[in-house]
Amino acid sequence: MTQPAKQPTLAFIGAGNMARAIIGGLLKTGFPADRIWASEPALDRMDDLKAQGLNTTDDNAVAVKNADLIVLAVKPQLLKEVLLPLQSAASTEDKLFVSVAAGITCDSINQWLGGQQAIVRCMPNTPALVGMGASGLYANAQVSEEQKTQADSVLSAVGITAWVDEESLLHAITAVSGSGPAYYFLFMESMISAGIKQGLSREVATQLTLQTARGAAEIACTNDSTPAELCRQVASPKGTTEQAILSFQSQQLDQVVENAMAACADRSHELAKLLGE
Ligand SMILES: NC(=O)c1ccc[n+]([C@@H]2O[C@H](COP(=O)([O-])OP(=O)(O)OC[C@H]3O[C@@H](n4cnc5c(N)ncnc54)[C@H](OP(=O)(O)O)[C@@H]3O)[C@@H](O)[C@H]2O)c1
Ligand code: PRO
Repeated sequence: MTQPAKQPTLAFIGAGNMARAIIGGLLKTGFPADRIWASEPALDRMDDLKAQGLNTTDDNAVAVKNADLIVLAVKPQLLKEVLLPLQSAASTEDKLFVSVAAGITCDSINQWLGGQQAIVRCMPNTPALVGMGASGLYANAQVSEEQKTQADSVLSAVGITAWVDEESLLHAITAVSGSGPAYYFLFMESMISAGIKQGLSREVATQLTLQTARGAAEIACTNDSTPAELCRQVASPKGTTEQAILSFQSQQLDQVVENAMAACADRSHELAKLLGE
């Protein structure tokens, strides 16, 4: 996508893990800190952000009033109570709301904001912190092309973006990339523990596991071969890897992963239903 004509002023409502990952990534790209507002109830928890030049406030309405693009980064369970008092601040100008809250639909957000707001739903992930995020995005009918470009430029500053035309696909995106980093961290932990059981020190098992994950991801991203082909290149016939792969397959790794991702997407649907009224 092209760059927006004007760099927007951003507000993050909620300055927790996900907001900080995006803010950190943006600052690394040179995005001006003084064009970012961060808002949450505990002002002192944002001292570090203030020290980096961000505007901080404990009044969400102040942050919304000052911004063109507002990132809603509170827990889904809190979104309704956070948005209801923001109706008048939201309605004053053409503002774009970018919600990263899992599950909650554009219709629910519009109901709580009391209007027909331009809303982008985004499912980012925490590797945004190191510029390697992967975000799925959906825009409702009120979002202009300029606003879509603005949202894309914020998220693409911290990784790749993929837009979908159907809002319901965000459930699947949550299962793949939103929650995905956790699956890899879990697998790393398992490999470290197994390495320790085979006699390695925690330090060595950790170093080798992490560098292997980094190297494997790098090859998979830069090579034309599919992950399945790359796997075959490691697994020599009648060699060592083959035995590990056979063990995974005998325990139906594909099915294990499919079940886990289905549970993740189901929870996303459930959050939309439970919290969307
Ligand atoms: N973490 C991820 O990997 C990830 C990935 C994709 C999407 N998301 C989505 O991102 C959102 C935030 O998740 P998170 O992991 O960043 O959670 P988090 O770390 O708990 O961040 C939420 C922040 O909102 C603050 N907050 C609470 N009440 C508030 C209010 N009334 N006004 C403004 N801020 C308030 C919280 O402060 P207190 O701690 O004081 O309550 C906290 O700092 C969720 O909707 C989640 O679905 C997360
Ligand atoms: N973290 C959030 C959750 O676990 C949303 C995707 C990643 O609910």
